[in-house]
Amino acid sequence: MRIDVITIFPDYLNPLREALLGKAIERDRIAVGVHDLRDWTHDVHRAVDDSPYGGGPGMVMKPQVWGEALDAVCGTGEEPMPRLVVPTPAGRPFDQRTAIRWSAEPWLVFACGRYEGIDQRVIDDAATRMPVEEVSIGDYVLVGGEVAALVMIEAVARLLPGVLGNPLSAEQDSFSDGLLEGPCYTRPEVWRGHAVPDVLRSGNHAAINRWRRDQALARTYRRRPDLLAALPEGALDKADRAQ
Ligand SMILES: N#Cc1c(-c2ccc3ccn(Cc4ccc(CN5CCCCC5)cc4)c3c2)n[nH]c1N
Repeated sequence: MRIDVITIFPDYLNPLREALLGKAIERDRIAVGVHDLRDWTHDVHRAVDDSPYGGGPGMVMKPQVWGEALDAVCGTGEEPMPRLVVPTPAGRPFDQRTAIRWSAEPWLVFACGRYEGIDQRVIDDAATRMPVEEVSIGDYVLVGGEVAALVMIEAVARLLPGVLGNPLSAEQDSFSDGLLEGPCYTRPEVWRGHAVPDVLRSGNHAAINRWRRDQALARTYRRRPDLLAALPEGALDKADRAQ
């Protein structure tokens, strides 16, 4: 997979070069390009924003600069074109299903806005040449799209072959079966008077799996009842329903 990020703060994306993701890039599992939007300005002030039509707070990012940047990074219509991802508080919710869907894409480009956002015509124009998704990582307000891009890139990249040390981990994620995962434990057996649940040391794998499923159901019921309600028909077996 190739991932490009366009931003006025390229250094914000430095964490991509760390740890597992950094190793995946070194091993060419993922190709990452980070581009400074100001490289496509032509004035001495390298201006990327202007006042909003219709008034309102803050500034809006100029369409001309973004248009040239997207043409340069994405191309102008010849195949292959990337999927353009635009983080925005007004976007569709980003979730694990989206991460899984995007992990099958050969090329993603993230357009990271600042100020009050990017002139809408940039997104509308790009959508005439490539698939565009305006997405939000949650119902809270950030200052720009870079942190959201980092979140989404990590969620997608960890699903790619050869990125995670243990591929099973991604398959057993929270949400992979529609539930939150239960608690996890490691040595020592007792720590500050808190003991590891006996079942986890029993060696009885059927009992362990049942206990973990029960813990996941209970935690999901307490913290995210919406996920339980969204489970497909038949997702809960008789033992689950006895919980
Ligand atoms: N993903 C994601 C995000 C973002 C996100 C993503 C990308 C950008 C680019 C710029 N900002 C800042 C900003 C902040 C507030 C507002 C809303 N307006 C405020 C003034 C009155 C009208 C409405 C717009 C733009 C961004 C924020 N925030 N939260 C998420 N989950």
